[in-house]
Amino acid sequence: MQIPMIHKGYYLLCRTITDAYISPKLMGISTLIEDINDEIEELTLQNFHFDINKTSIFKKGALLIIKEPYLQYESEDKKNVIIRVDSPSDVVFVDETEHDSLRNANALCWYKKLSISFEEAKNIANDLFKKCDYEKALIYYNRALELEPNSAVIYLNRALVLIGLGRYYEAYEEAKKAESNGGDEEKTLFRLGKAAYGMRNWKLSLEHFSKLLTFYPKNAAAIKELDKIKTRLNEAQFGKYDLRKLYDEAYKNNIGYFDVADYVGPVEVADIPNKGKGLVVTRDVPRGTLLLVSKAFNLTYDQDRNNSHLIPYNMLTKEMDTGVEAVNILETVQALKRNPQRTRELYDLYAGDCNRDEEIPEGVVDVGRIENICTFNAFMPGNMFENTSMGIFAAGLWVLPSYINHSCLGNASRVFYGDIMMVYAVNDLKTGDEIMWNYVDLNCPYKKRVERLQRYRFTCNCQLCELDRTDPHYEEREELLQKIPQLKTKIAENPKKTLPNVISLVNQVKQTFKHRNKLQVRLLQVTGLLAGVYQMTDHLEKSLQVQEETLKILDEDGIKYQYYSPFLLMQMGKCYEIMCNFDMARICVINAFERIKIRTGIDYDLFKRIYPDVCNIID
Ligand SMILES: C[S@@+](CC[C@H](N)C(=O)[O-])C[C@H]1O[C@@H](n2cnc3c(N)ncnc32)[C@H](O)[C@@H]1O
Repeated sequence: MQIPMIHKGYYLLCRTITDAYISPKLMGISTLIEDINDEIEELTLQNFHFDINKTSIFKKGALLIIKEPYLQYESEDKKNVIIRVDSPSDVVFVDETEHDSLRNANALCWYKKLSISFEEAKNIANDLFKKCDYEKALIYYNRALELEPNSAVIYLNRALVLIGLGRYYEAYEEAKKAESNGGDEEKTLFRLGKAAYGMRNWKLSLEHFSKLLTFYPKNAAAIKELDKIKTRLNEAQFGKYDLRKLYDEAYKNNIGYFDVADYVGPVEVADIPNKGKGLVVTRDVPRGTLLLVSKAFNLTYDQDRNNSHLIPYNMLTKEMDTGVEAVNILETVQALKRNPQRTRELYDLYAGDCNRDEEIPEGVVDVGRIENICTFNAFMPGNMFENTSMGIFAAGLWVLPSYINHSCLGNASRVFYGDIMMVYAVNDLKTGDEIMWNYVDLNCPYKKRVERLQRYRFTCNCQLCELDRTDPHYEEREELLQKIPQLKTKIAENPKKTLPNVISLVNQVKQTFKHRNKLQVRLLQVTGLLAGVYQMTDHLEKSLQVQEETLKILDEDGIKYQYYSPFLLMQMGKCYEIMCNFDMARICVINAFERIKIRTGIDYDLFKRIYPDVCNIID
């Protein structure tokens, strides 16, 4: 038996005396346990929902080792105490047939002599595997291995089961053991290649499949795998992706997990004064350059989760998370539990007060730390091809993009295709420039931005924040903007009658910007409204005038390629078309395409596919 590192060395060996009760509300499991002295306690395991629910290893009679057990009062009256476990790596399942381990723990009374033969154990495991009960199959393969420790077949089968469980690093080790025990060469090489592919080590995977095909050139499955690897290597080396395919699949259902490689372009992690770490460019790059592509370490979609009653209290922010954010934390824990070899990569991310240089004992998955990491680094992906954040409700963790710091006036954009994030430069950048983007909505008033950034524990010092902070007309302006919701209701009732009020509001807001001709972002709130009312009341020319004005506000560095301007240009294109000014319509649409291309890297064919109506104007 192998017990991964124990924090301080205390552990409790116990046996479940009931079948586990699985509580979707608490994302946990509770059961009664007894120790070796027949003392009974209640045990709750938090964050165990996903893997355990699918398996039967928690049946009555299971032997467990609990590392660093601690007691917690179950209710306010402090009558009942429970043993509570928060991190899945703090529980180790013990096989009742492991004589030496149980003897060492003074628990030989729980030892059960193995009464099945190697063949029987192997056959049971194979049957379980066929039924996709991988966890349990693993237990029986372990039993078989105890009887025949050099059985290459069992190592090979274990590798297969582990691949099925997504535990790729362990699968690779198993396949290696099969190799050293003289396992079937074709199968061994295939499993080594598959496991390496799961580890996203494309070169290693290529090595195994190439070798396999040298000896067994007719292996059709290996030929397929080799093709896939070549595509991955091309993606990783040149950043070449089939965007059309990704777009079609990701936005069909607003959901998707994709088999593509990461791409690390001209970027590197660096120390940034007063910000911890950050991402900088390693050479001069023009706007529109693809900087990096990253597959989510984990991504949770709201529609995927089955825990509608979750209580998502965040211990760090002391606020309620959304359900999907809470499940993202738990799924990240589970993903790490499957491949603890990736712990370092994740623990290097900013986690508030946690020291990121801390030594991490192998195999330890610390839920508290992962909660911190997710709180500071998780993204809620959106559809960057629409002028709305509707449609996708998800939360996920992407490792390299997590190093990007905030600026309200960012110089990079992100595009999501399911669990794939692509990052583009939207300004020309010089070697060593820091890549930044906005953590909050640019349209938020200054004070709201400050409030939202408090979650991340810093104050933004970008040019917009400096201007807003010292702007003597800030309060007056925000007070005026408070009238918008009421005006919107009136517009819906009678646009014509409300038009003068909207014009008056625009003029008043403009007055508050009289002393400041830079970054008049908040003016967009009312110019957009006015353009809309002009359109509703058939004053197309005037609407266009206001839209031109709005575009000028957006044409400043730092906001030019923020998400709004291409949609404004498309809207203008449509207005010009109605007015039969096709030349201007064309210019607007081409301009919209140029801006979207810089932010997302799409070509005109894909642009046409996404915005067919707009493209009809110019084709
Ligand atoms: C997603 S992480 C970004 C990478 C992080 N700086 C690091 O060291 O790994 C978010 C954290 O970075 C820091 N940060 C981001 N933008 C910042 C800024 N403009 N000024 C100061 N700190 C910033 C804050 O500590 C924030 O909670």
